[in-house]
Amino acid sequence: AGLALWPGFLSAREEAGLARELEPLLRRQRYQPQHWDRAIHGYRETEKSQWSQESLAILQRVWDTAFPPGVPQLSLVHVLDLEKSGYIKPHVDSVKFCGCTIAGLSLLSASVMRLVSEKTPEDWVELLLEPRSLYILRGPARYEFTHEILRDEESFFDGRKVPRERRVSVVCRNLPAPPTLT
Ligand SMILES: O=C(O)CCC(=O)C(=O)O
Ligand SMILES: [Fe+2]
Repeated sequence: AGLALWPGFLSAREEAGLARELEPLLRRQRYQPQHWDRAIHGYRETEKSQWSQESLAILQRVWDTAFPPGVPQLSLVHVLDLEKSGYIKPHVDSVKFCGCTIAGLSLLSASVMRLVSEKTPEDWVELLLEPRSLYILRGPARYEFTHEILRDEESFFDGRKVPRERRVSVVCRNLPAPPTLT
């Protein structure tokens, strides 16, 4: 529940266009081995607010597909670049900073995302995130399951190896609802 995956959400042309636009921004940085309080290893990242016309049209499609109408989006889009050996450990995105929906486009390399129930860890599911796919986490998948991106050594889907190469993701989130008074 609360989980959706669109293989081929982007055309090959759209993927190439996004990658071309992001490359110079990402290139400015070195890969970080890990962040002291974060789940991500072997990454570099940026937050982007200015987009080309073509990319804006893609993001609009992501927003129309993933977010309920009228939900305030974060104007900054999160761009995460994982090197071949990079990975993301299990975590739940901060409820303080992110709202009900997380929508991610995957570029360049396939990877496996695993979701595990925090309450009942035997309850889990894996998604094959192919390049050009869009995934959406909402509801229980967003709040009650951790998500992670498997490292190359553990990157299997349905018993098949999914070799990890460099992967870039473009992740859209909305704002959390304002706190309610109690
Ligand atoms: O790269 C992705 O698709 C997910 C990134 C993620 O989980 C995060 O930044 O919190
Ligand atoms: Fe996350």
